[in-house]
Amino acid sequence: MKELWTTMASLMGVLAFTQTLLHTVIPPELRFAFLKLFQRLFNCFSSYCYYEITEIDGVNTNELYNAVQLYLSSSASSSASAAAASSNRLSLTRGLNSSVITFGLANNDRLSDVFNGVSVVWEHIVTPRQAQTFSWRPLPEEKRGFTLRINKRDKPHILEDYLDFITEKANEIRRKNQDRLLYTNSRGGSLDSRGHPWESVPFKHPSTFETLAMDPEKKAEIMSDLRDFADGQAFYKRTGRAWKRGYLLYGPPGTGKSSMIAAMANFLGYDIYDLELTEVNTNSELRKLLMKTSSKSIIVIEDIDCSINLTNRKKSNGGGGSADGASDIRSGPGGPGGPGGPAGTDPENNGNNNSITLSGLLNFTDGLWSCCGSERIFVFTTNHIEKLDPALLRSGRMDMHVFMSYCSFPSLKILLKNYLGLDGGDISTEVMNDLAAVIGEAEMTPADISEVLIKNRRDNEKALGELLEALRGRAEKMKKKKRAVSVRRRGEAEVEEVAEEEEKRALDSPKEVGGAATSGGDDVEVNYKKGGKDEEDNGII
Ligand SMILES: Nc1ncnc2c1ncn2[C@@H]1O[C@H](COP(=O)(O)OP(=O)(O)OP(=O)(O)O)[C@@H](O)[C@H]1O
Ligand SMILES: [Mg+2]
Repeated sequence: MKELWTTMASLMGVLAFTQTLLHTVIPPELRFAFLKLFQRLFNCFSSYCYYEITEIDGVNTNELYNAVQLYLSSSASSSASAAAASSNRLSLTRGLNSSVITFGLANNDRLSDVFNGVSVVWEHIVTPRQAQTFSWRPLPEEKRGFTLRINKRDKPHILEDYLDFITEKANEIRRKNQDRLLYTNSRGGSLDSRGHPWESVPFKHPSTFETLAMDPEKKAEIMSDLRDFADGQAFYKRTGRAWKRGYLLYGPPGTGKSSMIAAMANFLGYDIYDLELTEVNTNSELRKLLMKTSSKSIIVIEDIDCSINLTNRKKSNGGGGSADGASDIRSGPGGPGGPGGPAGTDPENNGNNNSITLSGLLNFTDGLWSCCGSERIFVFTTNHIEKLDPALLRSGRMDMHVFMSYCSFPSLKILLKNYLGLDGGDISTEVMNDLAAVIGEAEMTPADISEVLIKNRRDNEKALGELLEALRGRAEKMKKKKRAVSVRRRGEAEVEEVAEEEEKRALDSPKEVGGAATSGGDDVEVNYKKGGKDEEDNGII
């Protein structure tokens, strides 16, 4: 080994001497040929092979260079302290739309890496660019490149896999470093100068699964479902399913549905497309919007019951009316004309496909178009799940139904930790028991509880006292309400029972019925009138 090094050193010495000599006496062409020959000779002796990855390949930017730079930046940052200790320099950069600082190899610095048990060495080489050659675009003054050194015997086993791995890793880092984006279609169907129907802003919602107050088991289930989804490319391919998943979040206002969406985006590192259905005029516009969404994104439709005519597909296409009319409150150009008017019967649309229908939405989430792009999650939220068409709820469309409920005791503990910094152990058992006793009955939302805690966050004792008071007050109110409801229901049930009994008696004794026929007829008339009056009243109302 020592001998080999001595030979190498003397060869290098000869090279330096020859270079000086060549520079002075030999013409450049000959010099170049000689150097080439020498390099080949050197390569024969060396047990390594070297790969150069230059920043600019001809006039195009070399994507592989950027990928290697990003990949090495993660290795450099993970060993940043070690690098500092050995007085290595690291360059720091922050990209556009990013709040993350990345580390990079400084000029002419080296870094070793191990892939599949094989060691390789990277060197970042920066040299001044010689005489500016003609180019359609200005080139940087420095020539940058990475040199990868691999042992010759390892090359066939790892080179391709290693470069693929680097590219994949770089994409992942890029996505992580980039701030999430929140897209909206609030401009309606109009496109921007680059033909995009979506507008975006950086998404900085701080909600995470850690801060989300919900039962830990339910939370863990959702998190693992999301993780499985994100890692499930091979699974979805194998099973022939489009790589998408649907979540329906339902529950009273202020229970954390929107916060959950933000937590999902932050957890997976996905962008959010907040689809405002009231701004979309036609099914084809909806399809175009979908086509312009990117992979690794969450497509959200909030308050779905308020956004679209929720009548059955056949009805909406065939011109039947909405069951109650109340769910069809979509407005705007091309929308259903009057309140309660389904798309198919809208005078403006007149049966042609000039407005969004439930079937349009179903196609959006589930049809062939839903899989242009991949790795997408659809999230619908509603306060009234009972208003939704069953077609929207079936498995495959909405794979997971998540009920966001009133604050439970485990959720309360999370809020106490978030807002007051208090763990279970920091609060007296007595107070904890008191809280546990009333939280269920109080039916307070996490939003209501957060308000009480925020208001008193400087004084934990006061916050707990006020919270207990609020919970007790609410629990008492709920008890009274429930009592009143049950009394009313009992009354209604009794009235129904009496009516049923009377009807039965009337059927059992036809004679009596015959005798009472006139009065029964009167009754019918009265009832009919009453009905008529009610209808009039409803009309006035
Ligand atoms: N489960 C929760 N965990 C933590 N904070 C919550 C939770 N639910 C509500 N909050 C707090 O209440 C506020 C309102 O919650 P959010 O907007 O997520 O409710 P929502 O269920 O989407 O309500 P809506 O049905 O009215 O849209 C949030 O900003 C958050 O601070
Ligand atoms: Mg919401």
